[in-house]
Amino acid sequence: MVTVRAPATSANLGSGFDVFGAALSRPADVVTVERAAETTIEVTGVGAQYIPEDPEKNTVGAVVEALDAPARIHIDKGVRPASGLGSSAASAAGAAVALNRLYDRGLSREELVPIAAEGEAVVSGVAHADNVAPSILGGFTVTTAEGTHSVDAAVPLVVCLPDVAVSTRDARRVVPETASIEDLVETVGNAATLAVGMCRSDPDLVGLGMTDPVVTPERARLITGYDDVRERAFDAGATGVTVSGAGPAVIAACRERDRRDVAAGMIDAFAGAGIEARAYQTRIGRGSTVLDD
Ligand SMILES: Nc1ncnc2c1ncn2[C@@H]1O[C@H](COP(=O)(O)OP(=O)(O)O)[C@@H](O)[C@H]1O
Ligand SMILES: N[C@@H](CCOP(=O)(O)O)C(=O)O
Repeated sequence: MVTVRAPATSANLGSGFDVFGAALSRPADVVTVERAAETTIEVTGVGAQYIPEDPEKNTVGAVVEALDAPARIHIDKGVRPASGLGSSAASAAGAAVALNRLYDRGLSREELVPIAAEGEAVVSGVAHADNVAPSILGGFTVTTAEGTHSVDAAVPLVVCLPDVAVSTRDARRVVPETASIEDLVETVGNAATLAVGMCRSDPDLVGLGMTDPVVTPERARLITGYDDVRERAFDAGATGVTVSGAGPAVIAACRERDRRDVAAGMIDAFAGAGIEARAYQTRIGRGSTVLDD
């Protein structure tokens, strides 16, 4: 039996659509696997009632297939589904790390990234790896067709999750198909600024680099109260605010001393829009961790 804790993640970080990701220190899924002749999946925890246990429909089913590793699998969800916090990815990442160990497949963490990403294709239609990469490797990650680069970064974050669901599949439908050269230049500049900020653990540069003129404005329209939440976070000292993944969670970078106020401001702004929300005062954290084997 192998048990793995796989963290929530925030993808895109504004300027890095389908490329950037960050592991969050909390929340997390816990995935336990045991060898079995046939694969079965049991799901408990946050939002378990919305998650299919059929291996054809659960993200971990695709990982079992790719590793040819049938198992009895238990997923204890800490990451709410349809959150923008890489819920579907956390289970797939945890399963990839756990099954690789259970069956001694000998794959490196980097090699497990595209395998876990197959699970994302099951739910969103696209095998985007920007959530599974940080959930497996930890830190801030840059994932392209060539592979993943990761750096450890110490950046305080607040992630505010409203009590509404946005599916990644739906939110990918509003992504513009083209962008102007001006928007491209701005996005490249912001993405590079954010990457430098991560390498220096500098919340000012990270926040500055979160601005994105192409995808985020379209996604923000799907989140009631987004503009007020963003404004209140900045008023409380946030250095940057954007949609987390496909939403509805909203992520803010800040200094440690401002984290509580940023969290309170964001919750309050959602409440003003009539929406209950909870905030995780978090930071960039480690990747999947083997708890037991
Ligand atoms: N192991 C899993 N964990 C979470 N969601 C899953 C899992 N397997 C399948 N799903 C489905 O994936 C969808 C949530 O994924 P997605 O829309 O990408 O949101 P998130 O941003 O939270 O990952 C839901 O429809 C859910 O039922
Ligand atoms: N790059 C993807 C990331 C989706 O993240 P999720 O946490 O909402 O699943 C996208 O923006 O579609």
